[in-house]
Amino acid sequence: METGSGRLERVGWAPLLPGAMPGLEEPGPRPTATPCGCVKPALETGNLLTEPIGYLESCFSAKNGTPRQPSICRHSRACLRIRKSIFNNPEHSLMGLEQFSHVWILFVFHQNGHLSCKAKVQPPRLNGAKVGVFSTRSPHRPNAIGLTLAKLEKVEGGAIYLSGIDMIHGTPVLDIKPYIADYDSPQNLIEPLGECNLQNNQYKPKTVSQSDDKTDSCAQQQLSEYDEPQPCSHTEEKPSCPKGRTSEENDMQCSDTAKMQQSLPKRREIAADLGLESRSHRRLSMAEEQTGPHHLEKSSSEEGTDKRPRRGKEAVAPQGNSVEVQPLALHCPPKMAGAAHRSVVPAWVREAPVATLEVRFTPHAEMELEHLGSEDVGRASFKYFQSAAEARLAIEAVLSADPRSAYRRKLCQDRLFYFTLDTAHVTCWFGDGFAEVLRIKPASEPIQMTDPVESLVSLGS
Ligand SMILES: C[S@@+](CC[C@H](N)C(=O)[O-])C[C@H]1O[C@@H](n2cnc3c(N)ncnc32)[C@H](O)[C@@H]1O
Repeated sequence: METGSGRLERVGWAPLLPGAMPGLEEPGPRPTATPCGCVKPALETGNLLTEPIGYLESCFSAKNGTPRQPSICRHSRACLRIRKSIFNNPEHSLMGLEQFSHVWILFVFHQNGHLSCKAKVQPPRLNGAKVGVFSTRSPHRPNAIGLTLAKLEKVEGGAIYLSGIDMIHGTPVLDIKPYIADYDSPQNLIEPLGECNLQNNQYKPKTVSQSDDKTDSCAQQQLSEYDEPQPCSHTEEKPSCPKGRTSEENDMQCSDTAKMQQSLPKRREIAADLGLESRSHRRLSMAEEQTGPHHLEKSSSEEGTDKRPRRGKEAVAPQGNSVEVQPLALHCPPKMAGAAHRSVVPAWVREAPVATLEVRFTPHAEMELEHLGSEDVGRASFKYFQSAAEARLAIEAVLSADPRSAYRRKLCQDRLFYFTLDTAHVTCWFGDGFAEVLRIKPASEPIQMTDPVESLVSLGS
Protein backbone atom coordinates (compact mmCIF):
# COMPACT_ATOMS: atom_id res chain seq x y z
CA MET A 1 0.00 0.00 0.00
CA GLU A 2 1.36 3.38 -0.89
CA THR A 3 -0.41 6.44 0.39
CA GLY A 4 1.93 9.01 -1.05
CA SER A 5 0.16 8.87 -4.35
CA GLY A 6 -3.25 8.37 -2.88
CA ARG A 7 -3.23 4.79 -3.99
CA LEU A 8 -4.60 2.40 -1.46
CA GLU A 9 -3.92 -0.81 -3.17
CA ARG A 10 -3.61 -3.56 -0.61
CA VAL A 11 -2.01 -6.60 -2.03
CA GLY A 12 -2.30 -10.01 -0.46
CA TRP A 13 -5.32 -11.70 1.00
CA ALA A 14 -7.22 -11.38 4.21
CA PRO A 15 -7.06 -14.48 6.44
CA LEU A 16 -10.07 -16.73 6.80
CA LEU A 17 -12.00 -16.05 9.95
CA PRO A 18 -12.38 -19.19 12.07
CA GLY A 19 -16.01 -20.10 12.47
CA ALA A 20 -17.22 -17.64 9.88
CA MET A 21 -20.71 -18.15 8.48
CA PRO A 22 -20.81 -20.35 5.39
CA GLY A 23 -21.06 -18.15 2.36
CA LEU A 24 -19.96 -15.12 4.35
CA GLU A 25 -16.38 -16.08 4.91
CA GLU A 26 -13.73 -13.55 4.32
CA PRO A 27 -12.22 -14.18 0.91
CA GLY A 28 -9.67 -16.93 0.93
CA PRO A 29 -6.26 -16.83 -0.64
CA ARG A 30 -7.28 -17.04 -4.27
CA PRO A 31 -4.26 -15.96 -6.23
CA THR A 32 -4.85 -13.35 -8.90
CA ALA A 33 -1.24 -13.08 -9.93
CA THR A 34 -0.55 -12.09 -13.50
CA PRO A 35 2.19 -13.84 -15.52
CA CYS A 36 4.59 -11.09 -14.52
CA GLY A 37 3.99 -11.89 -10.85
CA CYS A 38 2.04 -8.75 -10.01
CA VAL A 39 -1.01 -9.21 -7.86
CA LYS A 40 -4.07 -7.77 -9.51
CA PRO A 41 -6.34 -5.58 -7.44
CA ALA A 42 -9.62 -7.40 -7.02
CA LEU A 43 -12.72 -5.34 -6.39
CA GLU A 44 -14.69 -8.26 -5.03
CA THR A 45 -12.24 -8.80 -2.21
CA GLY A 46 -12.11 -5.13 -1.31
CA ASN A 47 -8.65 -4.64 -2.70
CA LEU A 48 -9.55 -1.43 -4.35
CA LEU A 49 -7.09 0.33 -6.56
CA THR A 50 -7.88 3.98 -6.13
CA GLU A 51 -7.14 6.85 -8.44
CA PRO A 52 -7.39 10.32 -6.90
CA ILE A 53 -10.00 12.42 -8.65
CA GLY A 54 -7.90 15.45 -7.79
CA TYR A 55 -5.44 16.95 -5.36
CA LEU A 56 -6.68 19.54 -2.95
CA GLU A 57 -5.42 23.09 -2.97
CA SER A 58 -5.78 24.12 0.64
CA CYS A 59 -4.97 27.08 2.86
CA PHE A 60 -3.31 24.66 5.26
CA SER A 61 0.15 23.87 4.04
CA ALA A 62 1.11 21.36 6.72
CA LYS A 63 -0.43 19.18 9.40
CA ASN A 64 0.72 21.42 12.21
CA GLY A 65 -2.10 23.79 13.03
CA THR A 66 -4.56 22.20 10.64
CA PRO A 67 -7.88 21.90 12.47
CA ARG A 68 -8.86 18.51 13.79
CA GLN A 69 -12.26 18.75 12.19
CA PRO A 70 -13.78 20.96 9.50
CA SER A 71 -16.21 22.64 11.88
CA ILE A 72 -13.36 24.26 13.81
CA CYS A 73 -12.43 26.85 11.21
CA ARG A 74 -15.21 27.90 8.86
CA HIS A 75 -13.02 30.44 7.09
CA SER A 76 -10.60 27.79 5.91
CA ARG A 77 -10.76 27.37 2.15
CA ALA A 78 -9.78 24.89 -0.50
CA CYS A 79 -10.27 24.13 -4.16
CA LEU A 80 -10.48 20.79 -5.87
CA ARG A 81 -10.09 20.44 -9.63
CA ILE A 82 -11.25 17.16 -11.09
CA ARG A 83 -8.45 15.68 -13.12
CA LYS A 84 -8.89 15.26 -16.81
CA SER A 85 -7.43 11.80 -16.52
CA ILE A 86 -10.55 10.85 -14.55
CA PHE A 87 -13.10 12.49 -16.83
CA ASN A 88 -12.39 14.11 -20.18
CA ASN A 89 -14.94 16.73 -19.30
CA PRO A 90 -14.60 17.16 -15.55
CA GLU A 91 -17.43 19.70 -15.45
CA HIS A 92 -19.87 16.97 -16.51
CA SER A 93 -19.13 15.04 -13.35
CA LEU A 94 -20.09 18.06 -11.22
CA MET A 95 -23.41 18.81 -12.88
CA GLY A 96 -26.07 19.29 -10.21
CA LEU A 97 -23.63 19.43 -7.33
CA GLU A 98 -23.98 23.21 -7.08
CA GLN A 99 -27.46 22.64 -5.66
CA PHE A 100 -26.04 21.17 -2.49
CA SER A 101 -24.75 23.22 0.40
CA HIS A 102 -22.34 20.64 1.74
CA VAL A 103 -20.32 17.75 0.42
CA TRP A 104 -18.53 14.77 1.90
CA ILE A 105 -14.92 14.58 0.82
CA LEU A 106 -13.19 11.22 0.97
CA PHE A 107 -9.45 11.53 0.91
CA VAL A 108 -6.15 9.87 1.64
CA PHE A 109 -4.05 10.89 4.65
CA HIS A 110 -1.07 10.98 2.35
CA GLN A 111 1.19 12.73 4.85
CA ASN A 112 0.85 10.17 7.61
CA GLY A 113 4.50 9.35 7.18
CA HIS A 114 4.06 5.70 8.02
CA LEU A 115 1.49 3.08 7.27
CA SER A 116 1.34 1.48 10.67
CA CYS A 117 -1.47 2.21 13.03
CA LYS A 118 -2.29 1.22 16.57
CA ALA A 119 -5.49 -0.34 17.85
CA LYS A 120 -5.66 2.29 20.58
CA VAL A 121 -4.95 5.95 20.02
CA GLN A 122 -4.86 9.13 22.08
CA PRO A 123 -7.25 11.71 20.67
CA PRO A 124 -5.97 15.21 21.49
CA ARG A 125 -9.31 16.11 23.00
CA LEU A 126 -8.89 13.42 25.62
CA ASN A 127 -5.55 14.86 26.66
CA GLY A 128 -3.73 11.56 26.81
CA ALA A 129 -6.46 9.00 27.41
CA LYS A 130 -6.62 6.09 24.99
CA VAL A 131 -9.56 4.75 23.04
CA GLY A 132 -9.91 2.32 20.15
CA VAL A 133 -8.92 3.77 16.79
CA PHE A 134 -12.35 3.05 15.32
CA SER A 135 -14.02 5.23 17.92
CA THR A 136 -11.92 8.20 16.80
CA ARG A 137 -11.18 10.28 13.72
CA SER A 138 -7.48 9.54 13.95
CA PRO A 139 -5.63 9.80 10.61
CA HIS A 140 -3.70 6.66 11.55
CA ARG A 141 -6.08 3.88 10.60
CA PRO A 142 -5.75 0.54 8.81
CA ASN A 143 -6.74 2.27 5.58
CA ALA A 144 -5.59 5.87 5.70
CA ILE A 145 -8.89 7.32 4.48
CA GLY A 146 -10.32 10.57 5.79
CA LEU A 147 -13.88 11.83 5.64
CA THR A 148 -14.70 15.51 5.84
CA LEU A 149 -17.99 17.33 5.58
CA ALA A 150 -17.19 20.62 3.88
CA LYS A 151 -19.26 23.59 2.83
CA LEU A 152 -19.60 23.86 -0.92
CA GLU A 153 -18.99 27.48 -1.81
CA LYS A 154 -19.26 27.17 -5.57
CA VAL A 155 -18.82 24.90 -8.54
CA GLU A 156 -16.93 26.41 -11.42
CA GLY A 157 -16.23 24.35 -14.51
CA GLY A 158 -14.42 21.24 -13.37
CA ALA A 159 -13.57 22.62 -9.94
CA ILE A 160 -15.28 22.90 -6.60
CA TYR A 161 -14.53 25.53 -3.98
CA LEU A 162 -14.88 24.54 -0.36
CA SER A 163 -14.77 26.12 3.06
CA GLY A 164 -14.66 24.60 6.52
CA ILE A 165 -12.00 22.02 5.80
CA ASP A 166 -9.36 20.11 7.75
CA MET A 167 -7.16 18.76 4.93
CA ILE A 168 -3.74 19.95 3.97
CA HIS A 169 -2.51 21.18 0.62
CA GLY A 170 -1.88 18.37 -1.85
CA THR A 171 -4.27 15.91 -0.21
CA PRO A 172 -5.33 13.26 -2.73
CA VAL A 173 -9.10 13.22 -2.95
CA LEU A 174 -10.83 9.96 -3.77
CA ASP A 175 -14.44 10.98 -3.98
CA ILE A 176 -17.05 13.69 -3.49
CA LYS A 177 -20.56 12.91 -2.34
CA PRO A 178 -23.39 15.33 -1.65
CA TYR A 179 -24.47 15.71 1.94
CA ILE A 180 -28.12 14.73 2.14
CA ALA A 181 -29.57 15.23 5.59
CA ASP A 182 -32.30 12.67 5.01
CA TYR A 183 -29.70 9.99 4.40
CA ASP A 184 -26.77 11.19 6.44
CA SER A 185 -28.30 12.33 9.68
CA PRO A 186 -29.81 9.75 12.03
CA GLN A 187 -32.62 12.13 13.03
CA ASN A 188 -33.99 11.69 9.57
CA LEU A 189 -34.24 7.93 9.71
CA ILE A 190 -37.78 6.71 9.30
CA GLU A 191 -37.12 3.22 10.62
CA PRO A 192 -36.61 3.19 14.38
CA LEU A 193 -33.28 1.70 15.28
CA GLY A 194 -34.66 -0.35 18.16
CA GLU A 195 -32.83 -0.37 21.46
CA CYS A 196 -30.97 2.85 21.86
CA ASN A 197 -29.15 1.72 24.96
CA LEU A 198 -26.33 0.41 22.87
CA GLN A 199 -24.40 -2.32 24.56
CA ASN A 200 -21.21 -1.33 22.86
CA ASN A 201 -21.20 1.93 24.71
CA GLN A 202 -21.31 0.30 28.08
CA TYR A 203 -17.76 -0.60 28.48
CA LYS A 204 -16.13 -0.34 31.83
CA PRO A 205 -13.85 2.38 33.04
CA LYS A 206 -10.28 1.39 32.61
CA THR A 207 -7.01 2.74 33.82
CA VAL A 208 -4.56 3.21 31.01
CA SER A 209 -0.94 4.11 31.12
CA GLN A 210 0.99 6.23 28.70
CA SER A 211 4.29 4.91 29.89
CA ASP A 212 4.72 2.88 26.73
CA ASP A 213 4.67 6.04 24.62
CA LYS A 214 8.35 6.67 24.55
CA THR A 215 8.61 8.32 21.18
CA ASP A 216 7.11 11.69 21.99
CA SER A 217 8.83 14.94 21.18
CA CYS A 218 8.39 18.67 21.45
CA ALA A 219 10.14 19.30 18.19
CA GLN A 220 8.23 21.37 15.66
CA GLN A 221 7.77 18.57 13.22
CA GLN A 222 4.88 18.45 10.83
CA LEU A 223 2.66 16.48 13.09
CA SER A 224 -1.00 15.98 13.22
CA GLU A 225 -2.13 15.72 16.78
CA TYR A 226 -2.38 11.98 16.55
CA ASP A 227 1.15 11.62 15.27
CA GLU A 228 3.76 10.30 17.60
CA PRO A 229 6.48 12.86 18.11
CA GLN A 230 10.16 12.14 18.56
CA PRO A 231 11.92 12.14 21.94
CA CYS A 232 11.99 15.48 23.71
CA SER A 233 15.29 16.00 25.46
CA HIS A 234 15.03 19.60 26.58
CA THR A 235 12.35 19.42 29.19
CA GLU A 236 12.72 18.42 32.77
CA GLU A 237 9.07 18.65 33.52
CA LYS A 238 7.72 15.46 34.99
CA PRO A 239 4.19 14.31 34.38
CA SER A 240 2.02 14.69 37.42
CA CYS A 241 -0.37 12.16 38.92
CA PRO A 242 -3.41 10.89 37.09
CA LYS A 243 -6.55 12.85 37.55
CA GLY A 244 -9.36 11.72 35.29
CA ARG A 245 -12.99 12.42 35.48
CA THR A 246 -14.81 10.72 38.27
CA SER A 247 -17.61 8.30 37.65
CA GLU A 248 -19.84 10.64 39.66
CA GLU A 249 -19.23 13.39 37.14
CA ASN A 250 -20.14 11.12 34.31
CA ASP A 251 -23.15 9.74 36.11
CA MET A 252 -24.34 13.24 36.80
CA GLN A 253 -24.00 14.12 33.19
CA CYS A 254 -25.91 11.06 32.14
CA SER A 255 -28.73 11.74 34.50
CA ASP A 256 -28.86 15.36 33.36
CA THR A 257 -29.16 14.19 29.79
CA ALA A 258 -31.84 11.73 30.75
CA LYS A 259 -33.75 14.48 32.54
CA MET A 260 -33.49 16.72 29.53
CA GLN A 261 -34.72 13.98 27.25
CA GLN A 262 -37.55 13.01 29.58
CA SER A 263 -38.78 16.58 29.67
CA LEU A 264 -39.44 16.64 25.93
CA PRO A 265 -43.05 16.74 24.85
CA LYS A 266 -44.61 13.31 24.62
CA ARG A 267 -46.44 14.16 21.43
CA ARG A 268 -43.18 14.52 19.64
CA GLU A 269 -42.01 11.11 20.82
CA ILE A 270 -45.12 9.47 19.47
CA ALA A 271 -44.82 11.24 16.15
CA ALA A 272 -41.19 10.23 15.97
CA ASP A 273 -42.08 6.61 16.73
CA LEU A 274 -44.47 6.57 13.86
CA GLY A 275 -42.08 8.31 11.54
CA LEU A 276 -44.61 11.10 11.20
CA GLU A 277 -42.54 13.99 12.43
CA SER A 278 -42.68 16.89 10.07
CA ARG A 279 -39.43 18.02 8.56
CA SER A 280 -39.50 21.35 10.35
CA HIS A 281 -40.37 19.67 13.61
CA ARG A 282 -37.47 17.31 13.21
CA ARG A 283 -35.17 20.26 12.74
CA LEU A 284 -36.48 21.82 15.90
CA SER A 285 -36.12 18.55 17.75
CA MET A 286 -32.58 18.24 16.71
CA ALA A 287 -31.66 21.74 17.63
CA GLU A 288 -33.09 21.15 21.06
CA GLU A 289 -31.92 17.66 21.65
CA GLN A 290 -28.69 17.16 19.87
CA THR A 291 -25.45 18.97 19.57
CA GLY A 292 -23.52 16.21 17.87
CA PRO A 293 -23.84 15.45 14.17
CA HIS A 294 -24.43 18.35 11.86
CA HIS A 295 -27.73 19.17 10.38
CA LEU A 296 -27.10 21.69 7.70
CA GLU A 297 -29.16 24.09 5.70
CA LYS A 298 -27.81 26.26 2.94
CA SER A 299 -29.48 29.32 4.39
CA SER A 300 -28.34 28.87 7.96
CA SER A 301 -25.01 27.19 7.51
CA GLU A 302 -23.03 30.40 7.53
CA GLU A 303 -23.77 30.84 11.17
CA GLY A 304 -23.98 27.23 12.08
CA THR A 305 -20.60 25.79 11.29
CA ASP A 306 -18.81 26.54 14.51
CA LYS A 307 -20.69 24.56 17.08
CA ARG A 308 -17.90 23.74 19.45
CA PRO A 309 -18.96 23.83 23.04
CA ARG A 310 -17.36 26.81 24.69
CA ARG A 311 -15.65 25.86 27.87
CA GLY A 312 -13.70 28.02 30.18
CA LYS A 313 -10.64 27.39 32.25
CA GLU A 314 -12.63 25.32 34.68
CA ALA A 315 -12.71 22.42 32.22
CA VAL A 316 -11.05 19.37 33.75
CA ALA A 317 -7.65 18.68 32.26
CA PRO A 318 -6.20 15.41 33.46
CA GLN A 319 -2.49 15.69 33.99
CA GLY A 320 0.12 13.02 34.00
CA ASN A 321 0.93 9.65 32.65
CA SER A 322 -1.99 7.59 33.66
CA VAL A 323 -5.49 8.58 32.82
CA GLU A 324 -8.67 6.93 33.84
CA VAL A 325 -11.04 6.76 30.93
CA GLN A 326 -14.69 6.68 31.75
CA PRO A 327 -16.29 6.94 28.38
CA LEU A 328 -19.89 6.47 29.37
CA ALA A 329 -22.43 6.90 26.64
CA LEU A 330 -25.29 9.31 26.91
CA HIS A 331 -27.92 6.61 27.23
CA CYS A 332 -31.52 7.09 26.38
CA PRO A 333 -34.04 6.17 29.03
CA PRO A 334 -35.37 2.72 28.11
CA LYS A 335 -38.97 3.85 27.86
CA MET A 336 -38.20 6.44 25.24
CA ALA A 337 -38.67 4.44 22.09
CA GLY A 338 -38.76 7.70 20.15
CA ALA A 339 -35.19 8.35 21.16
CA ALA A 340 -34.17 5.63 18.72
CA HIS A 341 -34.34 8.31 16.06
CA ARG A 342 -31.55 10.27 17.64
CA SER A 343 -27.89 9.56 17.56
CA VAL A 344 -25.94 8.59 20.62
CA VAL A 345 -22.36 9.53 21.29
CA PRO A 346 -20.21 8.82 24.31
CA ALA A 347 -20.00 11.62 26.84
CA TRP A 348 -16.28 11.95 26.25
CA VAL A 349 -16.82 13.12 22.70
CA ARG A 350 -18.67 16.22 23.87
CA GLU A 351 -17.20 16.72 27.27
CA ALA A 352 -13.52 16.38 26.52
CA PRO A 353 -11.16 17.57 29.24
CA VAL A 354 -9.43 20.12 27.01
CA ALA A 355 -10.49 23.73 27.47
CA THR A 356 -11.22 26.17 24.67
CA LEU A 357 -8.49 28.78 24.72
CA GLU A 358 -8.69 32.53 24.68
CA VAL A 359 -6.65 33.83 21.74
CA ARG A 360 -4.57 37.00 21.96
CA PHE A 361 -2.40 38.85 19.48
CA THR A 362 0.51 41.02 20.49
CA PRO A 363 0.28 44.53 18.96
CA HIS A 364 3.27 43.61 16.85
CA ALA A 365 1.55 40.48 15.48
CA GLU A 366 -1.57 42.49 14.71
CA MET A 367 0.49 44.98 12.78
CA GLU A 368 2.22 42.20 10.86
CA LEU A 369 -1.13 40.65 9.99
CA GLU A 370 -2.49 43.93 8.64
CA HIS A 371 0.69 44.37 6.67
CA LEU A 372 0.44 40.88 5.21
CA GLY A 373 -3.17 41.48 4.21
CA SER A 374 -2.55 44.76 2.49
CA GLU A 375 -2.28 44.54 -1.26
CA ASP A 376 -0.38 47.75 -1.79
CA VAL A 377 2.88 46.43 -0.43
CA GLY A 378 3.82 44.93 -3.75
CA ARG A 379 3.97 41.31 -2.67
CA ALA A 380 1.73 38.36 -2.10
CA SER A 381 -1.36 39.03 -0.07
CA PHE A 382 -3.63 36.17 0.99
CA LYS A 383 -4.60 33.53 -1.51
CA TYR A 384 -7.52 31.99 0.33
CA PHE A 385 -8.60 34.62 2.84
CA GLN A 386 -10.39 37.68 1.62
CA SER A 387 -8.99 40.04 4.24
CA ALA A 388 -6.72 40.33 7.23
CA ALA A 389 -9.86 40.25 9.39
CA GLU A 390 -10.84 36.89 7.96
CA ALA A 391 -7.31 35.54 8.39
CA ARG A 392 -7.45 36.67 11.99
CA LEU A 393 -10.73 34.82 12.54
CA ALA A 394 -9.19 31.68 11.07
CA ILE A 395 -6.10 31.94 13.26
CA GLU A 396 -8.32 32.46 16.30
CA ALA A 397 -10.42 29.45 15.40
CA VAL A 398 -7.38 27.22 14.96
CA LEU A 399 -5.79 28.30 18.22
CA SER A 400 -8.88 28.39 20.40
CA ALA A 401 -9.37 24.68 19.66
CA ASP A 402 -5.84 24.09 21.02
CA PRO A 403 -4.11 22.41 18.09
CA ARG A 404 -1.33 20.91 20.22
CA SER A 405 -0.96 17.20 20.81
CA ALA A 406 -1.66 15.91 24.31
CA TYR A 407 2.07 15.41 24.74
CA ARG A 408 3.01 18.94 23.76
CA ARG A 409 0.29 20.32 25.96
CA LYS A 410 1.73 18.58 28.98
CA LEU A 411 5.43 18.46 28.43
CA CYS A 412 6.28 21.24 26.03
CA GLN A 413 4.19 24.06 27.42
CA ASP A 414 7.05 26.51 27.17
CA ARG A 415 7.80 25.79 23.53
CA LEU A 416 6.85 28.05 20.66
CA PHE A 417 4.27 26.68 18.27
CA TYR A 418 4.37 27.40 14.55
CA PHE A 419 1.91 26.85 11.77
CA THR A 420 1.20 28.20 8.31
CA LEU A 421 -2.20 29.34 7.24
CA ASP A 422 -2.54 30.59 3.67
CA THR A 423 0.46 32.93 3.24
CA ALA A 424 0.83 33.60 6.95
CA HIS A 425 3.47 31.87 9.03
CA VAL A 426 2.26 32.13 12.60
CA THR A 427 4.39 31.91 15.74
CA CYS A 428 2.64 31.64 19.06
CA TRP A 429 2.91 30.32 22.57
CA PHE A 430 0.44 28.85 25.00
CA GLY A 431 -0.21 29.87 28.57
CA ASP A 432 -2.79 28.85 31.12
CA GLY A 433 -6.07 28.98 29.24
CA PHE A 434 -4.82 31.14 26.37
CA ALA A 435 -2.77 31.20 23.19
CA GLU A 436 -0.88 34.30 22.18
CA VAL A 437 0.20 35.09 18.64
CA LEU A 438 3.65 36.60 18.73
CA ARG A 439 4.59 36.94 15.07
CA ILE A 440 2.99 36.67 11.68
CA LYS A 441 5.41 36.53 8.80
CA PRO A 442 4.89 35.80 5.11
CA ALA A 443 5.29 32.07 4.59
CA SER A 444 8.72 31.49 3.12
CA GLU A 445 7.36 29.07 0.57
CA PRO A 446 3.89 30.21 -0.40
CA ILE A 447 1.52 27.39 -1.21
CA GLN A 448 1.60 26.60 -4.91
CA MET A 449 -1.78 27.18 -6.44
CA THR A 450 -0.92 25.80 -9.82
CA ASP A 451 -1.31 22.16 -10.57
CA PRO A 452 -0.43 20.38 -7.34
CA VAL A 453 -0.56 17.17 -9.32
CA GLU A 454 2.70 17.85 -11.01
CA SER A 455 4.60 18.23 -7.81
CA LEU A 456 3.09 15.00 -6.55
CA VAL A 457 3.88 13.25 -9.78
CA SER A 458 7.47 14.28 -9.40
CA LEU A 459 7.41 12.66 -5.97
CA GLY A 460 6.63 9.37 -7.62
CA SER A 461 2.86 9.09 -7.77
C1 LIG B 1 -8.21 14.19 12.84
S1 LIG B 1 -8.13 14.22 11.09
C2 LIG B 1 -9.82 14.24 10.67
C3 LIG B 1 -10.03 14.23 9.20
C4 LIG B 1 -11.44 13.96 8.77
N1 LIG B 1 -12.36 15.02 9.14
C5 LIG B 1 -11.89 12.64 9.31
O1 LIG B 1 -12.63 12.62 10.29
O2 LIG B 1 -11.54 11.61 8.74
C6 LIG B 1 -7.64 15.85 10.73
C7 LIG B 1 -6.16 16.01 10.87
O3 LIG B 1 -5.52 15.22 9.90
C8 LIG B 1 -4.33 15.82 9.48
N2 LIG B 1 -4.32 15.81 8.02
C9 LIG B 1 -5.05 16.57 7.18
N3 LIG B 1 -4.78 16.26 5.91
C10 LIG B 1 -3.87 15.27 5.95
C11 LIG B 1 -3.18 14.51 4.96
N4 LIG B 1 -3.41 14.69 3.66
N5 LIG B 1 -2.29 13.58 5.36
C12 LIG B 1 -2.06 13.36 6.67
N6 LIG B 1 -2.68 14.04 7.66
C13 LIG B 1 -3.57 14.99 7.30
C14 LIG B 1 -4.30 17.24 10.04
O4 LIG B 1 -3.34 17.28 11.07
C15 LIG B 1 -5.69 17.42 10.64
O5 LIG B 1 -5.65 18.12 11.84
